[in-house]
Amino acid sequence: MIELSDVAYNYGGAELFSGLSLALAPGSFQFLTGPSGAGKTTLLKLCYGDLRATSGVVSLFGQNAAQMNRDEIALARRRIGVVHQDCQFLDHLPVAENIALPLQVAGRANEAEGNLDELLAWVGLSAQAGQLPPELSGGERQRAALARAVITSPDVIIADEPTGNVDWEMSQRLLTLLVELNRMGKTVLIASHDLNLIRAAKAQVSANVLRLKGGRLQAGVAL
Ligand SMILES: Nc1ncnc2c1ncn2[C@@H]1O[C@H](COP(=O)(O)OP(=O)(O)OP(=O)(O)O)[C@@H](O)[C@H]1O
Repeated sequence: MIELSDVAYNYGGAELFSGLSLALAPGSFQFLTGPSGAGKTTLLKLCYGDLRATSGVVSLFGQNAAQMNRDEIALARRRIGVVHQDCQFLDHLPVAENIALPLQVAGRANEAEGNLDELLAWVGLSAQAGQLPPELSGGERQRAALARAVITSPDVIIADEPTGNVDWEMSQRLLTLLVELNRMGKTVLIASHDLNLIRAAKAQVSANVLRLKGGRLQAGVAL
């Protein structure tokens, strides 16, 4: 679905990583781990077409991202649900409207009615639907961000530290939601520092662990 082949990236200075290859096969569940600053967020951004590789090929659903125009990238992006590290809500809009926003952007606002109630219940936020994002707890924000990422029923879920700043119980709950999505056939890639969470996931799902360190990506990491 998404493939990186011999990819390098730099922000204008020294190379952050190079010779990096990665395939997100349909239905796979993968974790990306590695030290702070190694480039995990950058790698995720390459996977969802937010950044262009300095060299190498990024392929989004069979198309070379470097040869795609803005509209084509936007269309590919609609097949990817992203949970950002900092959630990125519009603070003046109620939680339910924030979650429904991707449907509006995709011109599918008419699908919101049934979907939204179901999704709010799934993430346990039915009672918070009318609240503003700043009124939510950390765990509630993370669950709202996950609901927003999946409302369009994307093929791929990419989550950047989706359990950052929440306690163990809440991170388990978020993990369960991500595992459920994978069981529904979604391809999942999660960047996480939390090795206990990754171990817990491996007990529930066949997950590959990637480690990005010193500009190199190692696959099949044993914990
Ligand atoms: N827009 C940018 N411009 C310049 N440098 C950047 C930019 N974004 C990130 N960097 C640098 O690139 C490196 C990798 O950042 P990135 O956020 O990808 O790492 P990370 O592994 O996700 O870190 P963390 O685990 O702390 O979130 C860091 O040194 C960071 O300062």
